[in-house]
Amino acid sequence: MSSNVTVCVRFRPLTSKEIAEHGDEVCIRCLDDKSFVFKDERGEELTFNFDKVFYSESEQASVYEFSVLPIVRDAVNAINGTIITYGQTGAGKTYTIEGPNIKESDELKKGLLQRVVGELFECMKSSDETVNYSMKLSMVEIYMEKVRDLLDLTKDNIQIKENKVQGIMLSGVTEITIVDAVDTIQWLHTGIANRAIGETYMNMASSRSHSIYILTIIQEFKAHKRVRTGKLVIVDLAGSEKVEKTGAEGKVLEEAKTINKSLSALANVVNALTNPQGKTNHIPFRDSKLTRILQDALGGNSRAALLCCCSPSPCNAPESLSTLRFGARAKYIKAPPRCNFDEGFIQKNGFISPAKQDQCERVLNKLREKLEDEDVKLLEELFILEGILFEPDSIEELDEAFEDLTSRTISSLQKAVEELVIANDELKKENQVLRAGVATLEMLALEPGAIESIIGAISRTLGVFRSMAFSFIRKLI
Ligand SMILES: Nc1ncnc2c1ncn2[C@@H]1O[C@H](COP(=O)(O)OP(=O)(O)OP(=O)(O)O)[C@@H](O)[C@H]1O
Repeated sequence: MSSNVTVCVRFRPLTSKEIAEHGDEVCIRCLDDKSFVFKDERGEELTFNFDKVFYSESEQASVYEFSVLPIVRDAVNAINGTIITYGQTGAGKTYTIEGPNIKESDELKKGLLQRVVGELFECMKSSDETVNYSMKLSMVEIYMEKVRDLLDLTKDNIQIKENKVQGIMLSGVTEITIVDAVDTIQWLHTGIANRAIGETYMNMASSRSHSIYILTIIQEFKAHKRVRTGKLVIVDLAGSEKVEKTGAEGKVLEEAKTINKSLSALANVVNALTNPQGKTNHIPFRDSKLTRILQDALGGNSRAALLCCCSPSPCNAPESLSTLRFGARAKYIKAPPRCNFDEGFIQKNGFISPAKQDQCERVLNKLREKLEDEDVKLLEELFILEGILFEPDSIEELDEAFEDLTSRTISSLQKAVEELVIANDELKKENQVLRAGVATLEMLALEPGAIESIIGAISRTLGVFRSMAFSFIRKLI
């Protein structure tokens, strides 16, 4: 099975500071567009291979077309996609995602985000008339292990939830319905302006938080009222440099330590996923907010591209080497992406809307108020028996498992209802055909045996209907 993570490396041009220190010396020697030789601090040469290497002169458009465009096209077909930029502070992560600024429209300079938004609206415009598309935008940042809503700063501690239908979700996050590219860029601009910015010795404007942009593409098929969604998650990680090198103190030191903790959690997840014993291994997604949010992307419910951003200068060789090693490891993550709701489809009204989520939340809150310790224990046992929860050690974990069970039940009931609706439609059609047959026979002289064959067809149809009804009732029970 090939990897579901496309790993690319991008070397930015040398900065004037780097040129002042080392002239135009670089620590890489290009072999081709997939491999290069890297010279480490001690002068040792190491060869690296990736899906694609973008050298200093590479254009924003080429990075986008190779690593992001296929994922965007899949997202329009309800296959989730994730794009992550990784690298030390100042390595070009934000430049790659946003360009010099999010409002940049110059074809050469504009970032991945502007291109993604343009492509999504183009796809929607050119889609056929059988589908209604709509799109939503959310933006959050993870700062000091808290998820903050960048489109509503009053929501400064968004909880991460998981349900079997929609996967990892940010509970109560602001979702703006976006109508065109200009509107979307304006919202992105608002969100970006809200990012927590810290100052460090390494870079006077370095971002100390992980930024996450979420675009949800909703497809509604007019004929059957089917709904499919594709989620595109774009992650601009905070700098991955070592704390000592930043010269940070006080609050900035604390920020740097938290960033390092979440990035090591990410490295641990990648290591666990690429461990040869893979299957039996515990994957520590819950060790940080970052890994929890990326659980779908790395755990298989998504196509993903990892862009490892590096400086080509020898003065940043240790940090670049660490980034390259991370990328080299991620290349071995193997898990096929899935299409959302492609098999059993979900009626529009059955789709779990925010209103329904709220309803679920209210029911859960009531349960929490009313449950006695004994009931909690019983529920725990039930969840263990169901194989949902193994060692429940917190009420949150229990809540999550309960929600999980609720959503599984809802989706199996939805599936049963869908099957019944299909059966009903088919029976209606058959009924029409039979009625037409009877009418024709009444008009013509009746052939011997015709009535018997009509009765036979009716009783066969009734038999099919009865067995479908039984299977539906069994599912309800
Ligand atoms: N491919 C590139 N072409 C031209 N300039 C670039 C390129 N990549 C980065 N730069 C410039 O290098 C500087 C640092 O880049 P950027 O801010 O994107 O780094 P970063 O990795 O996002 O850092 P941080 O982690 O601090 O956010 C910026 O001035 C940016 O304009």
